[in-house]
Amino acid sequence: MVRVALSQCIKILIFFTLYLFVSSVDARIRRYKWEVKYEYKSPDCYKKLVITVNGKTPGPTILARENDTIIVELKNSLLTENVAIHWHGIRQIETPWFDGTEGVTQCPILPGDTFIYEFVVDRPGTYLYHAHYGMQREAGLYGSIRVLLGDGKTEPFPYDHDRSIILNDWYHKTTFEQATGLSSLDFDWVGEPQSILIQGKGRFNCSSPGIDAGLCNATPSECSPYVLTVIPGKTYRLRIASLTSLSALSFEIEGHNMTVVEADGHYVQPFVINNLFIYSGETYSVLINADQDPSRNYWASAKVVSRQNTTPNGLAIFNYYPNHPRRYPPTVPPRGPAWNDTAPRMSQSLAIKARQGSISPPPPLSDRVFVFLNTQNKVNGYVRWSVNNVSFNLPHTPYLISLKENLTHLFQQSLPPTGYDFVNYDIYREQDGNGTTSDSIYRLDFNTTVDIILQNARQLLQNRSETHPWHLHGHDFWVLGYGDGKFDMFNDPKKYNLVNPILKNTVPVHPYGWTALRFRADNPGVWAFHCHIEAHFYMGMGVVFEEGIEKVGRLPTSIMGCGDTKGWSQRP
Ligand SMILES: O=C1O[C@H]([C@@H](O)CO)C(O)=C1O
Repeated sequence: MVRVALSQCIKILIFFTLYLFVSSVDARIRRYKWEVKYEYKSPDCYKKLVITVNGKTPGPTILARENDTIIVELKNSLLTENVAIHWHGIRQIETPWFDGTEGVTQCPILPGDTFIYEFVVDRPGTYLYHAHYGMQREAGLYGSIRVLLGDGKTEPFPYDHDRSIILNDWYHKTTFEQATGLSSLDFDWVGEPQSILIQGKGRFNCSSPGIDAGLCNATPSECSPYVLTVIPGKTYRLRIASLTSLSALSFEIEGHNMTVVEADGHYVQPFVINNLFIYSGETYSVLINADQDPSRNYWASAKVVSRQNTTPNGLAIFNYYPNHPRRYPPTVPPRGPAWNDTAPRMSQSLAIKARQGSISPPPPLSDRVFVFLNTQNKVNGYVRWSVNNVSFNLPHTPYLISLKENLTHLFQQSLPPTGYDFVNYDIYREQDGNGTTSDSIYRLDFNTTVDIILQNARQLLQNRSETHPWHLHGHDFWVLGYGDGKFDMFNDPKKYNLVNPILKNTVPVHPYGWTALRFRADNPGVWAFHCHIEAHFYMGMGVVFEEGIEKVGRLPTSIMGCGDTKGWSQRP
């Protein structure tokens, strides 16, 4: 009897060991050695200093399988500038200190220093990385993360080939000129971008008046359009991401429909579109059949929408093999939708639903509701962006460290407002615009469910309201609904989609509209939630959540060394 039980136990033990062995073989460690530095490049034909990773912008793509561990050894060779890199869409479960958000989860990486990021990519999907220090992202420090399904698993939609592109907007002024303008009493707005880049390539019109010809003489190979080569008859999964500093974009491929299948790492109930509206920080996968006349090439085009602009569309070549990849399509590039037509953008947002059976639906009720009024304000004469009239400032000591080490005097302890006077507030009225600044944060009870209603309004300096893409670190949220006008606390929650809402990490709030989200505060750490427009976050458009700080493991000393933690990076 005892012998039978013993042999049963041994069998279970052997099975379990084998299982552990197989699953650890499946998950791999992927090591990268990166050097970040300034170099002169001409992504849109105009020469400027850009930040490269191993000589490239966009930087190298991280290719991994779910549950792989990514180790990036990052050398800051920027000479006179700090850096930090955020792994956008990766939740950093059990590694909140490697989220890469300077001031929130780590001290900046000083010039000459090497910092090692190490985290697990626990889910398949399309993600990004980019600088999260000052307004540095827009200098070119960004790239793709593509996480494939584990071995032996198959996607719920067939395709022959997998490709990634990142869309970006491009300015010729430096980050420093822009930041100085935004922080001056004599406010100098960054304006509209000079070019749109598709996978790091664009074309600025060098014969525009006032352009220094010496800065605009790149070789044709340096400023030729990006080429996406396809084989006639094949189906392509195209992963499209946006890391624009400002612009909302509409992307299309002349003559080809696209079927949307993934958003921010989650399967979408497939739907067919002619053009994809995409906001900074979002990622999508679309399926494209190369089923058009194969004797020619086609234009891929990215157009700025939501803001009045004169930025030319970004163009790439959708090249049917074996046509010459540099042969321009014989047609005029598609013009794209009108910049100020908000209805199709709202309807595309509403069309994005979770694929059947792909995610668990949200809990039917939340424990807490925050209403976040988005306004442009003046604080002591300076133009800022605010949430409930409070404009966010980063502290000198990152929150994760001050909270974990009980140094709570290092930031304002009063809680930020959880709402505004939504009964009387008129979102269309001219704003009086006085606000305050604070570095206070929201403390969430661990494992509770939180609703956020983002409410847009008219901005201060112009008679309009613009789109803001909001990005949450450390989580995905269910997108419960979008609406026009002022959120109705009584009636709008009754219309929430609790059946198949998509999970995302970035979502737009449309002009004069609202967006409702729900998430579970179940990831111990300190997480930023902010507008992904580079200038807007810089001007204070963000908040920070803390949850389960007592459950956060021992912090690596490598994230320390700034503010009140000077010298701590040498701690044993
Ligand atoms: O922050 C901003 O400032 C300008 C404008 O409001 C003032 O020039 C603009 O369009 C922004 O998004």
